[in-house]
Amino acid sequence: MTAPQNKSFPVSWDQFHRDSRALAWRLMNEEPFDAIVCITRGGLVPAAIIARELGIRVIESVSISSYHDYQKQGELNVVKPICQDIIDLDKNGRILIIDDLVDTGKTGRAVRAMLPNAHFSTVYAKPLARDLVNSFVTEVSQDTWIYFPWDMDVSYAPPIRDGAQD
Ligand SMILES: O=P(O)(O)OC[C@H]1O[C@H](OP(=O)(O)OP(=O)(O)O)[C@H](O)[C@@H]1O
Ligand code: HPA
Ligand SMILES: [Mg+2]
Repeated sequence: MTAPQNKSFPVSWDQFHRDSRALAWRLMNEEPFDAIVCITRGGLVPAAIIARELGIRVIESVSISSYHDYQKQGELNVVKPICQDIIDLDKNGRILIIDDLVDTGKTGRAVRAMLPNAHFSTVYAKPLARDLVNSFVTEVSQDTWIYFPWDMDVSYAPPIRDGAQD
């Protein structure tokens, strides 16, 4: 059980694209990679951007879900495992694992165990799992919830004097 995530960090599509590109710049120092393994679904968007910037065309997915009820984490569910061809490639240490963020680190630790030699990158990281990743762009506090653009819609915000939340 982690602290309640009562601060918010909304991310627009523009910002997410910029941050993913910033991660690609960092990864230029770690190249070359033979393949990306993206942790779906959240890793799909940054993986597409990074694959384009680094010219990587082999993209595998591992589908893991554990947040079944908005901010509540439950049991970790490996919906789709990594194919054996890609696991075999890991011995060369040139696999890049991509996800949108690490929070408690539960998801990342499971994938790390599947690909122990891979370089693991996320766009965002929280303190509990920062040391699990080899590179990331922005750290937010553990009590912050990151709102990704694909999870959001435009809605009316009441004026502050009428009791708007920050
Ligand atoms: O570090 P953790 O506490 O494990 O949390 C991070 C994981 O949680 C989210 O995935 P989610 O389980 O919501 O599935 P999704 O990517 O399919 O939306 C996010 O995309 C990360 O993969
Ligand atoms: O802060 C978060 N935002 C979105 N999805 C998440 N999954 C775990 N933590 C988060
Ligand atoms: Mg995910």
